[in-house]
Amino acid sequence: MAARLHSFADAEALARNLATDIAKQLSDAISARGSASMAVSGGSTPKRLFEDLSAHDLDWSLVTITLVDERFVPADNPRSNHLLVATHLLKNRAAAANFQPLYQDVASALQAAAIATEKTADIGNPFDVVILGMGADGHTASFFPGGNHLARAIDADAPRGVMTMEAEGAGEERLTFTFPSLADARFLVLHIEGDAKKQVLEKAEAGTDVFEMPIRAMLNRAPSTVEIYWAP
Ligand SMILES: O=C1O[C@H](COP(=O)(O)O)[C@@H](O)[C@H](O)[C@H]1O
Repeated sequence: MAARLHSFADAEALARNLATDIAKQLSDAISARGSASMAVSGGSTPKRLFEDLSAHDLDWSLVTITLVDERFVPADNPRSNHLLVATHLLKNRAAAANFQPLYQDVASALQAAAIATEKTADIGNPFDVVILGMGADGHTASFFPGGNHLARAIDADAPRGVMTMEAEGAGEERLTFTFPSLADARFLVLHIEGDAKKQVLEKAEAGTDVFEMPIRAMLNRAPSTVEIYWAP
């Protein structure tokens, strides 16, 4: 329904502040409900954030972490978001967190999506924290412009869970949570860095065509406020 911009002097300050804000959300969730859930993005942007967050002092054994989206590749593939999270987040104090991957060792992405949907059904109704990224093409999660299942994935009436996505700009076939699974998070963050991404954001905010820039679905019709964390 709304978006709010939080600007920081540099990527270090952004990571430090966002990690503190996320840790507080997770701690509050544990105090209120006994456990916490978080879905995080991959890509190049979140590494520093993950490192900072992993050192925060909270009861990580009560936190379940999953991915907003994933490539249909095993966890030892350098392009795997699971590998990124294992390397930069599931360490230090956060090594005690529970991790639920989206990739499954099965024959097709379609089968993997069905299994991941089942395995994540008990977490994230809604998620306590969702951290989205955004590509230069205006994709978020694996909601890619031209994606074969884009219309279904960003439909406000789509079921909660994981579905597959193929798109020219996506490389490997993808697994992605649907829009309704992510958009009602208690703390819904869009984490972007650099002037180029700021320009992409401004272009997205200036238009309405969600198929041209799927991030617009989040910015314009997520039930939760999109908290945009940006640094040059
Ligand atoms: O493909 C992906 O890219 C986006 C953005 O990545 P970045 O490298 O520009 O930070 C990411 O949000 C998404 O999870 C990932 O699968």
